[in-house]
Amino acid sequence: MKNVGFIGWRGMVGSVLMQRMNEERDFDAIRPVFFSTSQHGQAAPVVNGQHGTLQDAGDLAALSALDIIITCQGGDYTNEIYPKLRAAGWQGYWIDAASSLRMKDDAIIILDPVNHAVIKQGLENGIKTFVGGNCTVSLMLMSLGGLFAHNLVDWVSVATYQAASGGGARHMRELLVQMGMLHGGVAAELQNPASAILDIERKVTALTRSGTLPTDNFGVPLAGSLIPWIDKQLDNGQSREEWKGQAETNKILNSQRVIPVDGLCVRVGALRCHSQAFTIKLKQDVGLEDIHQLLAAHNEWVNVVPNDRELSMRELTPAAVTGTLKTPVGRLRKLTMGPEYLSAFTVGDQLLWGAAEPLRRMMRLLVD
Ligand SMILES: NC(=O)C1=CN([C@@H]2O[C@H](COP(=O)(O)OP(=O)(O)OC[C@H]3O[C@@H](n4cnc5c(N)ncnc54)[C@H](OP(=O)(O)O)[C@@H]3O)[C@@H](O)[C@H]2O)C=CC1
Ligand SMILES: N[C@@H](CC(=O)OP(=O)(O)O)C(=O)O
Repeated sequence: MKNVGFIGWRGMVGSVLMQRMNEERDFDAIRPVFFSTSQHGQAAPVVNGQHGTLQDAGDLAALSALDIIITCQGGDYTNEIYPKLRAAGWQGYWIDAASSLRMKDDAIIILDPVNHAVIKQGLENGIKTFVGGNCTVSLMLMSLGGLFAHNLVDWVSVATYQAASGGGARHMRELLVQMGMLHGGVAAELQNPASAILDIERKVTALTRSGTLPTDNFGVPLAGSLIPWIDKQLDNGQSREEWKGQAETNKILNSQRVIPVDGLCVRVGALRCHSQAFTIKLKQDVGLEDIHQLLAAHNEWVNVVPNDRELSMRELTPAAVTGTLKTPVGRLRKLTMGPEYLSAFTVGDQLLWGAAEPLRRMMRLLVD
């Protein structure tokens, strides 16, 4: 059995990873060792009845003894520890949720339902570093994989609607506190059906602009609003999140010709599902029925929601998809620009396929 170290297991992404590994009985296949940057010496989580102690996540000797390291601790940890471990000659497999190593030549971005062949080839070539993709990119490819797999995509324009969880646990809390404060400010008026809605709205807007809502994490209020920028600003006017769209998609697919993917990334007040609206330029006019079939056949998690009002409202929303591995795609129709222009809308849980799920599946590829 392989010795597998876990760093970042108690964070938000790490907790989802632990939950999925328990559900799939992944711990039966490995000898887990748990690490912490702040709690070493304390009790490790009990797995299969085994009690252990948390190891020091900065202890290079302890890390070097592992066959596989899975980290959800974040980019700072990766940047500090990974180069030291490799420099010391560690030959194990590094599986990471952070973005730091994604674009390195000796790393593969993992999303096995989409790029299983690329991963297999990488393993045969001796690649030892595997990194989960950006959540919007992974979720797009899970939902639209059928079009890419059949080489039908000329280019993609996207507008995202990204959940608070993408920023981390504190961002989710901040959004919920903002929501609560806004509601609290007008709770009495809402009880009274006779109160004027524009008076209520004015109070809410005044509170939003008052500077009293907590904004340490998002920088500005998100509740009742949105933020049309995610991640750093690049010199070309893109946000770094927007830049990842094309860079990571093409790396995951190992494209021979770069498929342009660009658009606007927007933070909205959803909790943990990212949604995305696409305009897709197809390479040829493919009938909608064929498109439905290609999409649905690509993997077992995508499902095609017919372009119907009721079904879209019921099945194609964060409320419906959160906490599940489903990656539905709907609102499929040919746009008035011409028969090669397709619209699509996708939803997916960014903590599952967007973060934790590809990591545990990569580990299974290594230990099974
Ligand atoms: N949030 C997301 O959607 C995505 C995140 N990622 C990557 O994963 C990394 C981790 O993200 P995320 O899981 O959101 O980070 P968290 O902030 O939830 O957890 C990170 C670490 O914080 C420490 N920590 C301190 N206090 C607590 C506490 N009260 N509860 C839990 N952990 C605590 C833990 O480390 P310790 O035990 O060592 O103290 C934990 O591993 C990111 O930096 C990013 O690189 C990737 C894809 C998506
Ligand atoms: N940046 C994403 C979360 C994510 O996956 O980020 P990264 O590409 O750094 O792993 C968001 O905020 O919604």
